[in-house]
Amino acid sequence: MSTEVSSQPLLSVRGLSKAFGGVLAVQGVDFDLAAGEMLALIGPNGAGKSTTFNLINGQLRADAGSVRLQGQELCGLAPRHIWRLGVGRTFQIAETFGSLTVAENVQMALLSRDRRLWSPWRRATHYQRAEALALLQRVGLADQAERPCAALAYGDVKRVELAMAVAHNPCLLLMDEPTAGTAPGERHALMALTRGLAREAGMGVLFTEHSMDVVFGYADRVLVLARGQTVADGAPESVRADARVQALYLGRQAAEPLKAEDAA
Ligand SMILES: Nc1ncnc2c1ncn2[C@@H]1O[C@H](COP(=O)(O)OP(=O)(O)OP(=O)(O)O)[C@@H](O)[C@H]1O
Repeated sequence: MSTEVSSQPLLSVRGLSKAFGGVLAVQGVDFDLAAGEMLALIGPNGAGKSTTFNLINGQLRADAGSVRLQGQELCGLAPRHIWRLGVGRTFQIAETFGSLTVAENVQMALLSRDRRLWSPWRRATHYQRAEALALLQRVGLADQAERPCAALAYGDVKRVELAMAVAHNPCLLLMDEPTAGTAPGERHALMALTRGLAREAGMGVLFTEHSMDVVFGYADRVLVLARGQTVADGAPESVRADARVQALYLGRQAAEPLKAEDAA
């Protein structure tokens, strides 16, 4: 079943702030994210993107502000609790078990979802195999199920990571530079796949990305941070044309358009 981008916010971030000593890493950031929406969080190095992610998933505690998921406050909750509430994450360098097969990796994620990681089911080989294979089918890896993860091309490892991340059916997925280290063809296939999963499941996706062709090709909305503050938040075309964003990226004049291939 396909779900379009909803008009109701799935995630509402208000006044989010975090300082490290004298460094104001995130300062009063506000944004909403709808179910099924792909929101790119971009900005130069040190803009506060990772800090924002870590505040949302509970790895860091906010100094001020609020992060509400479907109305529930996440600030102050432990990362595991936030994960249980439906916030998944993928990493810049994919985190998979290289010595396990592709299917076993997904089965490990299913064990974790079902709180059985430390039970006799710990040997993943036979656990919820049909469900694991269905997830692999969805990410286009059914024919690789029995291969060790370490033998896969990196773009396929990223697909395994995606299958693992959606195994617990998150309503919000945080993706830290999802296409880092992948070839251009793989990059587009991976983002098209992610967008399909987001639309089908009504899953909101917040992703950081340095590749502007990915940002402008796949984001429904773009949020630009600089020095911890919001510079722009809107549809890709309006953000691309925004004079402050132009100035931030390479110091261009507003009349000179930001090109898809520009890197952050
Ligand atoms: N644990 C920390 N201790 C001290 N300062 C930190 C810490 N984490 C981040 N900072 C600082 O906070 C600011 C924002 O950093 P952050 O990593 O969130 O930026 P970013 O946009 O993710 O950058 P990049 O694109 O380089 O990953 C930077 O000035 C950074 O040096």
